[in-house]
Amino acid sequence: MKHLGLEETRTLLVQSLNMGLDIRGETTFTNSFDVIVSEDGFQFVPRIPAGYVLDDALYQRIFGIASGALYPYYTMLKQNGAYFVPLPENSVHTARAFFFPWLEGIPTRLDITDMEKFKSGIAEGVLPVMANLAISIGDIAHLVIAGNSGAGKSYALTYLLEMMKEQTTLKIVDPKMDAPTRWAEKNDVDVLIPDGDRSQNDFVNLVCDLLSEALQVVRTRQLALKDNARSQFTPYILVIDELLALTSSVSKSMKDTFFGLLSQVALLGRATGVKLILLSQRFDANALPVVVREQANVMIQLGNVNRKTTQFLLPDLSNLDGIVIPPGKGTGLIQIIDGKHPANVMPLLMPTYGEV
Ligand SMILES: Nc1ncnc2c1ncn2[C@@H]1O[C@H](COP(=O)(O)OP(=O)(O)OP(=O)(O)O)[C@@H](O)[C@H]1O
Repeated sequence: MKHLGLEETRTLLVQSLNMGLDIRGETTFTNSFDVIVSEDGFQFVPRIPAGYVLDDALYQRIFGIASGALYPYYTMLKQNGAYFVPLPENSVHTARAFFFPWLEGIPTRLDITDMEKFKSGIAEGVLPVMANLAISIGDIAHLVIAGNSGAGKSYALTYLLEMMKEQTTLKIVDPKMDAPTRWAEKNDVDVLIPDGDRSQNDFVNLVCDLLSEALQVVRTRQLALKDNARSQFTPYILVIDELLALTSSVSKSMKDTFFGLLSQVALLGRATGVKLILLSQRFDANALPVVVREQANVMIQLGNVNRKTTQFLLPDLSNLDGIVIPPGKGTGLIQIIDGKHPANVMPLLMPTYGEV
C-alpha cells in the first residue's frame, strides 16, 4: 500500500476537519486552528480565544473524523479523554494542542501457512500477534479472552498454546472437552476435563486443586527470589476455558473458594512467572473477580464488540466511536499494558493458520 507523506496527510486532515468539524464556521481559513503532523501522530492547535470549547466531546469528534479519513494509512489510537500537550514555544494564543497518536498502517493479520517454519523464524520468548505487533511472553502477567460463541476464542487459544508450548509449563482446564483438549492430547500437555460420573462441584474442586498447585509454585519461586532477586523462571501457565460456564451451577461456597484461589494466583503470580489465561463468552463480576481483571495486562475481546461486551474487560474504553473493527473471523480489540506498547485499545486480527 502507498505510504502517505506527512504533508499529504496534513492536507487531508485539514480538509476533512474544515468540512466535517462544524464548529460554528471556524476553519483553518478563518485561522481558528492548525494541524501539525509528525511520525507519532498529529496535533490539533486551536487559536485561543476560540468560539468552541476544548473538551472531550470536541476531542472525540476530531478523533472520529481523522480515524475515518486516515484509514487505511494510519490507525488512530483511541484515548479515553482529551489528550492535551503544551506548546510552550508558541504565543499564548497557540500554546496548547490536542494530540492524536497513531500507528502507521492498519493492523494486519498474520497468515501462517507452515507453523513450524513460522516458529523457527521467531526469537525465543516472542509471541507475534499481528504483522506489526508482538508481545514478549515474559511481559504477559495474565491474559484474558472474551468472545461470543463462534468468535474465534478456541482458535486463538490454540494459536497461543502452539506458540508457547516449548517455552512454558502448561496446564489446561477445558470444561467443554473441545479444541483445547484435542490440542493438549496431541501435544502431551496436562488437561483437566469433566468426568461424566462426577458433579460440577467436584470438577470445580479439581480446578481448585490445580490453582493450589500453581500457588505452591508461586511460593517456591518466592523463596528462590528471596535468595536471589534475579532468579529466572520458566513461565507456568494455567489456562481455564469457559470460565462463566464453569462456575454457573456450583454452590456458593465452592465458587467463593474458586474465586479466592484465582485471585491469589492473579495477585501473587505476577512476580513469579505464574500466569493465567482465562477465556469466557462473557466476562463480568459474576464470571471473574475484579481483582483478577485488574491484574490481567493483555485483554482480548473477539467477535461482537460493543459498549456492553467491553465494559468489564476494557473499562477505560468509554466509547467506541472511531475505532475501526476489522470484519471477519477472529477479529476484535486488544489492549496490552506492558509499558512497551501504547496502552490504548487497538483493533485486532488474530492469526490464521493451517492444521496444528
Ligand atoms: N483467526 C482466524 N482465522 C481464520 N479462521 C478463524 C479465526 N478465528 C476463528 N476462525 C474460524 O471460526 C470458527 C469458530 O472459531 P472458534 O471455534 O474458535 O470459536 P469460539 O469463540 O471458541 O466458539 P465457542 O465459544 O462456541 O467454542 C473456527 O472453526 C475457525 O475456523
